Amino acid sequence: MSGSILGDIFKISTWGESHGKALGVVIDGCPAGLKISEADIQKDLDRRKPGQSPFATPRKEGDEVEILSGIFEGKTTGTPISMIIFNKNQKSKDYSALKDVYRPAQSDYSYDLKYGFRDHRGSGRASGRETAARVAAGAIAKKILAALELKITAYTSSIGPIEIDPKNYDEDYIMQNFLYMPDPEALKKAESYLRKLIKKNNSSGGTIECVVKNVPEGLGDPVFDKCDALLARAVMSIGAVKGVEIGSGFEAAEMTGYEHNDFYRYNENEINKTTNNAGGTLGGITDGSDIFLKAAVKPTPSIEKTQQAVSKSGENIDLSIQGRHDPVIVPRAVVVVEAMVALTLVDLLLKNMTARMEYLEKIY
Ligand SMILES: Cc1cc2nc3c(=O)[nH]c(=O)nc-3n(C[C@H](O)[C@H](O)[C@H](O)COP(=O)(O)O)c2cc1C
Ligand SMILES: C=C(O[C@@H]1CC(C(=O)O)=C[C@@H](OP(=O)(O)O)[C@H]1O)C(=O)O
Repeated sequence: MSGSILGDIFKISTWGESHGKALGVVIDGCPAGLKISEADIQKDLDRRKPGQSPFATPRKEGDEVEILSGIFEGKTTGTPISMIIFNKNQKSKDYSALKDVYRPAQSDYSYDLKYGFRDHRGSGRASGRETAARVAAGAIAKKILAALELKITAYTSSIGPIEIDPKNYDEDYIMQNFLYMPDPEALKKAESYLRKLIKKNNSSGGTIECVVKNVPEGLGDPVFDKCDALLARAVMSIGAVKGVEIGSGFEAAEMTGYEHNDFYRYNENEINKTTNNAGGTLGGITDGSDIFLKAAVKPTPSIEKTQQAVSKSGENIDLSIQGRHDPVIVPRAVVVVEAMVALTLVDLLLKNMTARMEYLEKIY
């Protein structure tokens, strides 16, 4: 009922609220014998944690992960892995004014409609803070994928109207700036755009792109659990993501068949494609090409700029939201997109073991 579970074999269940005591994740179905340390997981959590950039919420959380179970002497044991992150800087009193108010574009109103009651401290369960648990699980999924030489790279591809120029793409630059943008020129413009918006107590949206290299063939089912459908579901489940494209995405609608089709060529007895408009999957199944995915992220709903809102008791109010909020969610969600893609692919990989007799024969 609470809808907190993802995956069929490599299953994750996240728990916790933004202002509760702690949040965390339980992973069931991780194979035994994977070498993993808290440092491997912390590396990704540090990319997401709040309070480290002029373009992020000032809430100060170390987001230090503790492994409670499922890992012994540096290796997974094949039993449920449980990880916890304690909340340390909630300052919940600062949010008491929002108790009886419905913030536009936040989850307050729909939660009350569904449950009749909600944890109003911060954004409770709907807070972007829940994504810390996803990132911790994603770091383990990435470790499995890295052993198979899969590489997942996400980055900020636009902030508001400022887009990166593919000609300037520099992968090494992604980790060197607060916005995780791979284009130094676009970065300068995006920073100036954000500074102006912050002065006006407003927020920005943007897009995230994600590329997966060395993808094994055969992941995904022909219908329903198609690789593209599962990736879209996983990424769309991140708070504030409003759209997901695979490959040419919405541009495909404006192309002709001749423009859009990825042509085949034999090259030294291997089938190659001249383009990758499909974005790595055909008929729901990966064909060994890179997976290319793009997510649209809405602007942060909680802004200080005065908006039209309503109170629970039926008044129209002018609302200026206080508290600590991200002026832009995009850079904080980059590593979350990587995590959701990794979790989806690991689950598909494990499921794929049963797709053909030969795969089973390889194991036994
Ligand atoms: C990493 C991250 C950080 C976020 N930070 C904020 C924030 O500071 N303030 C806010 O109002 N919403 C923030 N959000 C967005 C809310 O979680 C989101 O608006 C809410 O879950 C409802 O979104 P939905 O309608 O797209 O599901 C953040 C989301 C993510 C993923
Ligand atoms: C603390 C984090 O970001 C938070 C995401 C968030 C929201 O509404 O999504 C609202 C703010 O927190 P609070 O729940 O205290 O209002 C942000 O500071 C985090 O992501 O770790």
